[in-house]
Amino acid sequence: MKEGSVSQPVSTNVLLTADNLTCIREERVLFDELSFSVNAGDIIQIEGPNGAGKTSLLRILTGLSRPYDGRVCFQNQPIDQVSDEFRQALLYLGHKAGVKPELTAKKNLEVHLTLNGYENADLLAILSEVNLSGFEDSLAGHLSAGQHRRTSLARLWHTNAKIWILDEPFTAIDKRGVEHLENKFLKHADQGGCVILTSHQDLSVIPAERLKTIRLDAQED
Ligand SMILES: Nc1ncnc2c1ncn2[C@@H]1O[C@H](COP(=O)(O)OP(=O)(O)OP(=O)(O)O)[C@@H](O)[C@H]1O
Repeated sequence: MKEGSVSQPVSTNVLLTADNLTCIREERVLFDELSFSVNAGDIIQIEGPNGAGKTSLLRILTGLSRPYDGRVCFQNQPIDQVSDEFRQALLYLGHKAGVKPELTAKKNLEVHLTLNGYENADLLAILSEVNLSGFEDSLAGHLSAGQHRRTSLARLWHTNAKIWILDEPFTAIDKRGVEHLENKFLKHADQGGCVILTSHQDLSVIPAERLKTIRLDAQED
């Protein structure tokens, strides 16, 4: 270090930073100069009415969409400069569950895990975590809406990703399933991960003091 220079404290806790994000769709400003940080241990719920821009925000945070203005950083580096590290740290489940209807529940999980470099996973044990025991060999296209969603959510039980970005994870999930998921989120956050999710429902397991909320407003005509 040069004499006289001062080392900057680097917070290793910051996983993701939204820095002055502006998003415009069809000439509507969905959000403007939105900034927030996501730390290890955070559980963040993005709230807002239909069309407010929640999915748009999540897609920008993942790097799938670009903001009109502003940037997203992973551990203080712009995500496009650390894309390999960021991809490894990220698990994104979009609101269209990303499940292939022509494959079985087990095959869907296996394909996802293989593509993400996970080997020798106990597929049956993972599927049992999401209450799909007995449905492992059913075609995903023949599963109920909740079981279909569970096939996608099973990925949360076998991942090293620290940053979970989940669009409407509770859609079609029954009450006990939602509670199981909330406990999973708490455990993940307690182990140094973070969860950013959208949901139209109030959460019942995650204590209010553990939940941070980002509210997007309705768009006016
Ligand atoms: N790629 C796109 N091109 C044009 N308009 C878009 C695009 N993506 C989203 N929009 C528009 O942006 C607005 C916000 O959409 P978004 O899906 O982000 O809302 P949301 O808050 O997630 O809504 P919901 O609660 O209904 O899921 C909508 O009016 C939508 O039509």
